Amino acid sequence: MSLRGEDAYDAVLWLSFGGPESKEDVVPFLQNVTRGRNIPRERLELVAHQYYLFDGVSSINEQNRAMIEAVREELKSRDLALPIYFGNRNWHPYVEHTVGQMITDGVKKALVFVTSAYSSYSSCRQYRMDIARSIEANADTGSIVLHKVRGFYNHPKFLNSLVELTVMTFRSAGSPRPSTTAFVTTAHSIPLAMASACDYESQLRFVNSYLKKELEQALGNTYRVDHAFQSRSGPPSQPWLEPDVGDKIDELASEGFSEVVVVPIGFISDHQEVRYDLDTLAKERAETAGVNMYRVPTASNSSLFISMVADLIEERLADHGTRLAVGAALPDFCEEHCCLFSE
Ligand SMILES: CC1=C(CCC(=O)O)c2cc3nc(cc4[nH]c(cc5[nH]c(cc1n2)c(C)c5CCC(=O)O)c(CCC(=O)O)c4C)C(CCC(=O)O)=C3C
Ligand SMILES: [Fe+2]
Repeated sequence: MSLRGEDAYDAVLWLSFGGPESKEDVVPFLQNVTRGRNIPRERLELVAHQYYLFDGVSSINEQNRAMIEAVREELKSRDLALPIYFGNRNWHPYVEHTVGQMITDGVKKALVFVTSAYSSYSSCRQYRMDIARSIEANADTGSIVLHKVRGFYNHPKFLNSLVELTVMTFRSAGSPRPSTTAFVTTAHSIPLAMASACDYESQLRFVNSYLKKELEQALGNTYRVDHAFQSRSGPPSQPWLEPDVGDKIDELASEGFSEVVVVPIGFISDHQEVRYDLDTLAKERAETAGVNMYRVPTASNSSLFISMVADLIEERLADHGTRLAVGAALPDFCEEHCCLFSE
């Protein structure tokens, strides 16, 4: 008999970050994100302004809905027609409301797909806390068992979706010369204090090296493939992971690179932090430095990604031990102190 609960999973909860969907949403959304955090007021005003440039609408919710639809179809084609619910940490539909609905609908035990590939407080532990908080908030309504699926940064379909999309972008840029072309993978920066308590940075380095190896294989040349961070938000006095993508672009320009292919490996969809921080800010830095910048679409733009999500669900439903991974798969259940962080 299994300690984890004997019953089959009867639904999936798609758990994400959330984003504003109107001008009026922006400030309350940012208050939700930064509650209890040491983020300077000027930084929040700047970020609010960035959302206003898009009329206060982040595309993250719409992209999640599209991914859910695609995964639903994929599960159906595998004869695994589980209902998929959608909940967010920071905006509607709030995860605690969704979990309440699941309980009302009679769901007893569900798998949770979290829209982050890597291990860190923000991308792993905080989502597990969201799950625990949601169960507690609905204790009066009833009980439910929720199990998060493993982090998937080294799932071959995630890795190969990045390779496929990067090769496509490189070719549509006219396959520029190896001697003047550099690739830069990017991910959200986090405070060093947070980074020291998890494997976030080493996981990103792993994806960067995998991409370099496979790109060189696919393109038949060696390339400069660096890693950089983006979207830093703490006070300047607080150390965060570096280098910043803008500084990296300057550095590459000064070394004579005229084409830079930016690969967002840290996000799974083309939401605000991709469309603004890369397509607007980093692009401006590239123009100033005299560099042509090409931005690769995020992983969910490949059908391999949707197939991977279905695999992650299917591997937990089936009673066999297959866990596809390059190297060791992350465990199904995080250990107690995984990604722990306190300021
Ligand atoms: C690791 C990581 C991911 C990747 C994992 C994942 O996907 O979950 C991620 C995703 C995202 N971050 C997002 C937006 C924001 N993140 C902020 C602030 C912060 N992020 C952090 C880390 C991460 N963030 C951290 C350490 C902070 C400092 C405050 C804190 O410790 O919590 C702030 C506050 C203002 C500011 O930017 O300073 C905003 C608005 C959006 C939504 C975009 C949209 O609207 O489309 C998404 C997907
Ligand atoms: Fe963030």
